Amino acid sequence: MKELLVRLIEKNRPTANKGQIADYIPALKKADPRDLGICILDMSGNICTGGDYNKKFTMQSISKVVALILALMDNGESIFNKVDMKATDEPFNSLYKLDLPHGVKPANPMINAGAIVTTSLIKGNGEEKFNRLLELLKKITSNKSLKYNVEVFQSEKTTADKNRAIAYLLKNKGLIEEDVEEILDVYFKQCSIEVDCVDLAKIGIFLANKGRILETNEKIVDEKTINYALAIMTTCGMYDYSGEYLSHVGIPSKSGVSGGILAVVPNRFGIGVYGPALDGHGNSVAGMELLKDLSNHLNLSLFS
Ligand SMILES: NC(=O)CC[C@H](N)C(=O)O
Repeated sequence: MKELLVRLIEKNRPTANKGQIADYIPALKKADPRDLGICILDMSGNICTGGDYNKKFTMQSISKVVALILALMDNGESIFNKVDMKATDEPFNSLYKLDLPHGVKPANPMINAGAIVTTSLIKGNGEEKFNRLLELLKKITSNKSLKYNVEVFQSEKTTADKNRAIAYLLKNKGLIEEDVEEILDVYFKQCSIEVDCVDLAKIGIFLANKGRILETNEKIVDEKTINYALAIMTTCGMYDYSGEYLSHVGIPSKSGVSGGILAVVPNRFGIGVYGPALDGHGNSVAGMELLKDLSNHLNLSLFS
């Protein structure tokens, strides 16, 4: 496995040339576009890593999976009164449909509008919401030192006109009830939580293991909630590229604009990938190619 990972990383590293680092959040520009790393965890706790697997990056949209899980744990299925679970052909930061006359709720919790809603539905005030999300993540990853990157948080907070517009529209439509700036702060902080590929693989194996911590066998999230998370990752996790990605790679996944991809092979593997050069949809170019090769080699697709 190790040899396979090394070979696939070196094969796919040059594909980063086809992509670009996200620069709409200025602090993300510092990433090295040639970085490519992977970590795979299996259900027996075996770990295999390759390339730049220990480079740190911020979770960005990958945090939306954790916010969804927490919102479901706190409120159950009633969250779907405020956010749908439909695939979308619009970019992750689209807002215009929110202002259509007939009260359209955000398409799904994996795009920005939907994630701002799920974040608002986490119980507690702003500080409590964020702390609960971070604590859940620390437990899932068994990484007590997880924290958010203050520079990335500030950088997004001061440049987030589009997300701010989305959030005020949501408030205007009654889809979020609390103070908009407070919710946005939680959202930017969750996006700024710093992880590496190992942390992502741990989240992956937790989902693959239906909400149980692998080491302790402790069940912390019920199966129904995990099923929702995996289903919505499958249909919406790569934004408006989810259909193509599912055809090529075939497993529930979630990307973020800093270049991370969380991928799950139910009952088998948790996978974390990092490659910061992105395609036009905001997905890691080399990361997706690497996962495609890996899926072909190991028969990972749900349809294989
Ligand atoms: N696609 C993403 O990763 C988006 C997350 C980013 N923080 C944003 O809201 O724009």
